[in-house]
Amino acid sequence: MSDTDFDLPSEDEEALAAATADVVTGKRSFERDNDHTTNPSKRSKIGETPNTTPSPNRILANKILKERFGLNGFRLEQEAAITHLLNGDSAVVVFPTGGGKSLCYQVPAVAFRYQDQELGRRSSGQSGVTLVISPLIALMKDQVDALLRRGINAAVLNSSVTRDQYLAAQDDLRNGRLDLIYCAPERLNSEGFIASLKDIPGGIRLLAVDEAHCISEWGHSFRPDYLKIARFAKEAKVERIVCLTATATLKVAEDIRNAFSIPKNGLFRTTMYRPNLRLLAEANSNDTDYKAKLVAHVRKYPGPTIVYVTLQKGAEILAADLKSRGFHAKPYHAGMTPQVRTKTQDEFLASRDMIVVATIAFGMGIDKPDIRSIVHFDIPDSIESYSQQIGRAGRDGKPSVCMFYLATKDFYLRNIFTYGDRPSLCSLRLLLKDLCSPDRARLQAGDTFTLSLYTQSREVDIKPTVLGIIYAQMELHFGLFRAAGAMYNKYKYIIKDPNIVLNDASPAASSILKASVKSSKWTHIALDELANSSGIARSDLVRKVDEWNERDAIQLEKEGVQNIFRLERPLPSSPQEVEDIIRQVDESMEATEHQNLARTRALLNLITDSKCFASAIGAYFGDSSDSLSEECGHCSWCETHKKVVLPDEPPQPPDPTKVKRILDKITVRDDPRFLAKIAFGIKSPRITALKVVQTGVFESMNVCDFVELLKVFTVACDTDNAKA
Ligand SMILES: Nc1ncnc2c1ncn2[C@@H]1O[C@H](COP(=O)(O)OP(=O)(O)OP(=O)(O)O)[C@@H](O)[C@H]1O
Repeated sequence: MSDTDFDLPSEDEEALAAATADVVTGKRSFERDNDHTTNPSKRSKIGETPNTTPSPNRILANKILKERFGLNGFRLEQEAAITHLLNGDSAVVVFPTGGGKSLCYQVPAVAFRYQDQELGRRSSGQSGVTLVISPLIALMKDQVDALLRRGINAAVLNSSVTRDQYLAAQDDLRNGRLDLIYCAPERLNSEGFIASLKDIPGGIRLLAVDEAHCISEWGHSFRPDYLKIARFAKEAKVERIVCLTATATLKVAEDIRNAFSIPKNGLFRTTMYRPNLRLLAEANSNDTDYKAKLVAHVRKYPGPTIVYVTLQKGAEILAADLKSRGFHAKPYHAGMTPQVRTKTQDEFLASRDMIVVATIAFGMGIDKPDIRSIVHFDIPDSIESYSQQIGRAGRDGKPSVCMFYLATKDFYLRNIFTYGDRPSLCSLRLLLKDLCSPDRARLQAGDTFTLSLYTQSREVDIKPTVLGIIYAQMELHFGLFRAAGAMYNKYKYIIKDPNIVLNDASPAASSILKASVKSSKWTHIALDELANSSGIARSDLVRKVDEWNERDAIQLEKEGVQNIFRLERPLPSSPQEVEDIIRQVDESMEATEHQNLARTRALLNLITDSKCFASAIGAYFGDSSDSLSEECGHCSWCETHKKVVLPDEPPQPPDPTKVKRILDKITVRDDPRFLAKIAFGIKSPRITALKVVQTGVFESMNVCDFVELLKVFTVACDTDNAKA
């Protein structure tokens, strides 16, 4: 999954920090430490009435559900989880897609004020806040808008809001006016943001971690920033935590519990089984006309449909094809502009016949009740992804069909992603050499350094997402440094109102104007250098250009995100220590690679086994409910009692002529994995930089086994290097 699938922002933390400097350094108006020892909700547990009489917290939860959310009753485990949280305990909530996880933190978020009033323990404005961490920016905004419509005070703190909205939210937060705030996990990389959370009157009553499976290295979409959430929860002394996910095996749920020290009785899970979903699968040979099959399928099962494909280009081609055949079809993927994506999503939400051909970027958080069909045109990466995606069908409880087309070629495609993620040893060495360069080696604990992960990714040939994981390892596993924020290092502007800009007599303004370099259209300003040479704080310079921009006196553009890190200890200098880090990182990358290959294999095994699909999925997630003990009666296995058989189309052995062509065209001999990636068709920053795709050898051996290719190119490199 790419970063863009999650709509990740990049922001100038320094600009925000400058704008909110007074917030961060402001007085604490509430003695939160005292509050922790006298947690009122904890105490209310003592007064609870056992057995049949509903506890005060249960009554409160139901009252809020009706009065503030306009709903009549809780679903399944919602009430138990919410009461548990209101009792002051932490919880892990595993409900399937659309199971109603959001209410599990929204109801408590509203309830704290009521609880405080009833117990009379906290004065008004001291009820604290619920902090929701979610990777889905678009979803956060939708949720906040819905809460505001219900008169519940909530705000988003991310790049989707304007600077003014951000400042207003900070002000509301500081003055205890908000019940909920939403942010992305990356925000916890900002020292300024974390500092601002320390000043919330009443503190963080509840920390809600959405998509919590991302915290587990066993989860299907591990995100290193999630590991920092547990550390943050401890340091910020949050009162209680709720971790929410739709897909957690028993092992992943245990990982989540362990990360946040949540006891076993804090786990609330409901069955994954969806009786209205018909799960079909069909395996065919590689040369089958899948388009014809898809067309027949969507004709047979009309209604809102999502067709999942792996590649962005594939989504475009298939959507165009369906459109040309008269279907109301559109593509959706992370490579499209946010405006086009929003338009397509809105159109789909309102439509009764639309087909969206999408990569995984589509569907997360979509709350459309009447999706009638989900088609997997390519193979998803895991049982988790498959269940999450089919879970989007039939939320209204009406019969819906999920069709899974399987072909051997899909595995090559899937493996491209898995093999492509693992950096070569050569790349890891380059990374450590760059990171521990002599100028940084002089730095001491507490010092900061900046670098652009984007630039480094290209220089060391490691994908940005993977580089992010390695940096998190350096931070959490090796304790080398902490991410401290991000900032832009290049600013450029066009003066729109010379009166304001040229007559600004402030020291920051005159320094900026003096140091500005004009090119044909833009005027450029190197803020870091100016801060060093002028002695004016960088934050003052940032504040000045932002001020001009807000007064519409200039048109401003910022570029070149730099990541800031604060050292926990000096960077390693001995070759032994550096080599040790490289070895450990490589081992963990190898383990991830094997795990991801096994995950896809597990999905294939599940679909081609002689078992009911629904029961097998339930068993995979450790679902022990009675409804799964028998056959579901409406999956391919239950309907036919015949196995789905994938035709045996083994990979071809590497062709020596093609190997020679690659070695003739590409002179690189320091990295066999790089050559194997070229043969297999895996793009990487170095492959793009060397324009390999244009040489005609890229992807020339995509029907081979990657491991076999790696062996062949390792021998070739060793032989050539021995000769040299
Ligand atoms: N107790 C309830 N009564 C009626 N409707 C409910 C109840 N709980 C949740 N819902 C509705 O169900 C829908 C899905 O809820 P929600 O978005 O919280 O699901 P979710 O578990 O977060 O799903 P996803 O995994 O897709 O994010 C929403 O429209 C919500 O309003």
